[in-house]
Amino acid sequence: MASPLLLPLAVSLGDPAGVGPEVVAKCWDGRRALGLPPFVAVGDPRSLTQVWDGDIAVIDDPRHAADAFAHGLPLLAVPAAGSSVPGCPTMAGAHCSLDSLELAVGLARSGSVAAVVTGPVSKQQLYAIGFTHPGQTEFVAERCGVSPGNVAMMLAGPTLRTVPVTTHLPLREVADRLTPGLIEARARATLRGLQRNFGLAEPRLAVAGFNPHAGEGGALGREEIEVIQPAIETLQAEGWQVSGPYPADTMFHAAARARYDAALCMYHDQALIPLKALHFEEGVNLTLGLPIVRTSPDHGTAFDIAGEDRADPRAMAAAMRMAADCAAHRAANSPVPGL
Ligand SMILES: NC(=O)C1=CN([C@@H]2O[C@H](COP(=O)(O)OP(=O)(O)OC[C@H]3O[C@@H](n4cnc5c(N)ncnc54)[C@H](O)[C@@H]3O)[C@@H](O)[C@H]2O)C=CC1
Ligand SMILES: NCC(=O)COP(=O)(O)O
Repeated sequence: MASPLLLPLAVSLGDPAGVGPEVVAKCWDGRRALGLPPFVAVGDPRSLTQVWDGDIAVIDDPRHAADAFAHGLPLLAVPAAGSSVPGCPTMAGAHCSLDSLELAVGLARSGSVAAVVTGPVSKQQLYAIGFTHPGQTEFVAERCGVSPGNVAMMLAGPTLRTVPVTTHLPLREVADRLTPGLIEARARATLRGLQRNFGLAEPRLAVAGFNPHAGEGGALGREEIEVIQPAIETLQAEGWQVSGPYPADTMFHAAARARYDAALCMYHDQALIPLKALHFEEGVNLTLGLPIVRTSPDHGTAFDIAGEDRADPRAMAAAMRMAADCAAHRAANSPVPGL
C-alpha cells in the first residue's frame, strides 16, 4: 500500500444541485494559491460542466489522479439520472450524492486515497430517499465499522474547535439523550482525536453546561449536577485534562478560547453557532474516531446561490488542507511504517 502522503484525496461533490461542484472546481482552479494537495472529485460530471468551463480529466482509477491533476480536475464519474438544475434538488441527485459518498469512503477504507473530503449533501433530500442516518458522520462511521456513539463531529476553525455531544435531533429530545456515558464517549473520541490528528500530547477539553448559567446550582436545571459533572469526574479520573461544566454563553470569547483546545457542547447549535460566527468562511467538519480521515466544509448545499458563481471555496479548501494534514500526521506517528 502506498504512503498516504503519495495518495490523492477523494472529494465527493455532494448534492449535484448544490454548491459542492462549484467550490470543488474553484479549488482546482486555485490549487496553487490555496496550497492544495492532489485530489480526485467523485460525483456527477454534469454538475461540474453546468457551473464551470474548466478541464475535467475523467479517470477510472484514483492511481491516475496525481498525474491528471496537473492538466485537469480528475473525476471519478457517478452520473445522476434525469435532469439536473443548480438550485433545484431532485431525488436522483440525492441518490447520486449518496453513491458518491459511498464510493469515496470505500476508496479511503481500501487505502486507495489518503483521506475523504465530503461535499455538502442535503439531509432533507437524503431522508426523502430513505437515508436513515442523522448525517454523513454516522453513515461514514457505520461504513467503517465504528459505533456512532464513539465518533465525534468536530467543527474546527483557526481559533476554535467545538464538538456537539448530540448532533442532528430535535431540540426537545436533547435533554433525554444526554447521559454520562455518551458525554464520556464523545469526550474520549475528541481527546484521542486531538492527539492523533493534531499532535496535541495533553489536550485540554472544556465542557459546556446545558442550562442557562450552567444550571445556577440546580435552580435552572439539574443536568449539570446529575449528568455532566459525573462524566467530567470520570474523565478526570482517567487522567484527561477536562474541566467544566461552564456556562456556554461565556465560553467562546477570545480569553476563554485560549484556555482549551476543544469545547464539548451539549447540542448542535451550541457548538456550531460560535464556530460559524467566528469562522464560517474557513470552518471544517472533521469526524474523529474513524480509521480513515474524513473532513467536510462547515457549510451546506446553499441551494439559494447554486449556479450563480457566488460560492466561496475557502471552507472546502480548508477541509482539503486539514484532511491532508491529518493524514500526514497519522502517517508520521503510525507504529506501522506506511500506514
Ligand atoms: N457538509 C455538509 O454536508 C452539510 C450539509 N448541510 C445541509 O445543507 C442544507 C442547507 O443547509 P443551510 O442550513 O441552509 O446552510 P447552508 O450552509 O447551505 O446555507 C446557509 C447560508 O450560507 C450561504 N452559503 C453557504 N455556503 C456558502 C459558500 N460556500 N459561499 C457563499 N455562501 C454560502 C448560503 O447561500 C445561505 O445563505 C441542509 O439540508 C443541511 O442538512 C449543512 C451543513 C453541512
Ligand atoms: N451541521 C453539520 C452538518 O450538517 C454536517 O453533518 P454531517 O452530514 O457531516 O454529519
